Amino acid sequence: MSKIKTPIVILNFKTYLESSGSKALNLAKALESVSDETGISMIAAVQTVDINRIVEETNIPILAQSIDAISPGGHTGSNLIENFIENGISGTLINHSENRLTLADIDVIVKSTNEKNLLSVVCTNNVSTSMAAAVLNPSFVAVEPPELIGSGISVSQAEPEVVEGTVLNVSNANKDVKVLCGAGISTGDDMKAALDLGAEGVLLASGIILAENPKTALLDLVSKI
Ligand SMILES: O=C[C@H](O)COP(=O)(O)O
Repeated sequence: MSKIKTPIVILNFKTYLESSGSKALNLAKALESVSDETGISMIAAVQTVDINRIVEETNIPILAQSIDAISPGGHTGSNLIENFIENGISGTLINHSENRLTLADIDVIVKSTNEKNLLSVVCTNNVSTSMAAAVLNPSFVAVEPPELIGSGISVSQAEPEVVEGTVLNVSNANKDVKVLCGAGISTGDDMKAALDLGAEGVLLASGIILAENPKTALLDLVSKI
């Protein structure tokens, strides 16, 4: 699945208790339900151990939260991309702020996802790193100022110049790469602001995962598209 209809919402389940194990499945079903009701693409980036069950029990695209830059063989504690594929992933996050990689490893993983027709979402922290990531030819660059992650302060409203600058410079660097933004996004106004700035979707976590009713929060998120 190298193409997907935008705008998109990618919910990163991270390692919150509220988005782990059986609760991860419930959250993925809420995403599936909102996607079915609204027609907006909803994607879940789930913990490795939850992938297989969620793939089996929902029909939304599932991403790994990270993939190791390894080939088959002796690598204890790592996860092989071929095994993720057998378990049904549609793609992966790469270089999230909470799991940074070297540039060389990002390159290896993006090449591998492109060869295998998977979605690749390379996370970046500012305009410059977004341009550098775009040259590697991922499906998406997701710009997220780390200081706003989990803050409840939306990048699209508090630092619009980061989103706008990323959209412009990524387009100049590689017109095939789409831009997402993330950090502090939770409301319909936050998502609308992101799209108005030229982003093709959002990458978010705490605003939905920790909401009293995640499905209601998801419906609000897409209410102004
Ligand atoms: O992957 C998601 C981002 O790190 C944003 O997290 P957040 O929505 O909790 O700020």
